[in-house]
Amino acid sequence: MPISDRQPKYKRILLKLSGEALVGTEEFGIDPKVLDRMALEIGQLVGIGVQVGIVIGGGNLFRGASLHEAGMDRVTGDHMGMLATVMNALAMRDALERSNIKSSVMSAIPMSGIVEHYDRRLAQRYLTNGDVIIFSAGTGNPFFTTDSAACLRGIEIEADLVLKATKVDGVYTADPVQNPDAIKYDTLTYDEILTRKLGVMDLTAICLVRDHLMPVRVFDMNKSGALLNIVVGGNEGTLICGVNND
Ligand SMILES: Nc1ncnc2c1ncn2[C@@H]1O[C@H](COP(=O)(O)OP(=O)(O)OP(=O)(O)O)[C@@H](O)[C@H]1O
Ligand SMILES: O=c1ccn([C@@H]2O[C@H](COP(=O)(O)O)[C@@H](O)[C@H]2O)c(=O)[nH]1
Repeated sequence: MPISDRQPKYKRILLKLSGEALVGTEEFGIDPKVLDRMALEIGQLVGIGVQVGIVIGGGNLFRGASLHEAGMDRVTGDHMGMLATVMNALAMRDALERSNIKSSVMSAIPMSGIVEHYDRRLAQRYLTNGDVIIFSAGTGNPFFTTDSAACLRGIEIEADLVLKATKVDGVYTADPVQNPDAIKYDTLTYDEILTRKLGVMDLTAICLVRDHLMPVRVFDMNKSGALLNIVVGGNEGTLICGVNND
């Protein structure tokens, strides 16, 4: 049976897209080809009845910590980082709409006239109607990341799974970009991530999902078909959850 005819395992998901991965083959900013491919893959999920919330990072444009290292006030840098995620969200909505996928952007920071202010109950209603919701501006607070925002929104909207789409194909014993000999895990518990100090997601995000027993799957956003495969129950990347039976 083709995957697209299979029943989804998850009814509602929160997809975290790495900002840095949006650069694709460009030198800076956003590669429209990456957005179009993501829109196509998200459309496949919507097509089989999955409700999709999205959080996009801003690492392709600005990160507060990097701006601070270059001399800027940290909070100002974080505000710039959060605004960067709104720009990415607008670009993602544009790609979704060009693919005829109904979508809205909500921002944790009020931005009247550009996007809607984040409202959980409204977001739940949109999701139930089958609209894709892009949650932008992170948590709205400095000193956080969009990984924490993704876990927070995932818990708030009562998603069945948080999916972290990134440039690596799972969680490794060490950063695989720096350590080619690192070994990939199939499953990890929240506590294993914390005690082994595995850097794929920030610790605030891991503590949040641990406290709410929200499963997280880390996978390669450049692997075509991986997203759909996960949603129908396939085994891609690394699953982070409360129990490790490996
Ligand atoms: N143990 C590890 N296993 C896997 N990846 C790791 C590990 N430690 C560090 N990393 C790095 O974590 C990165 C996660 O990247 P990602 O681009 O998703 O970051 P982000 O900060 O969440 O998003 P953004 O790009 O929007 O800032 C991977 O690219 C990988 O290089
Ligand atoms: O809740 C949040 C989320 C993000 N930020 C700032 O935005 C940038 C971009 O987010 P990434 O997760 O790194 O992609 C981040 O570096 C922070 O500076 C924030 O302040 N609060």
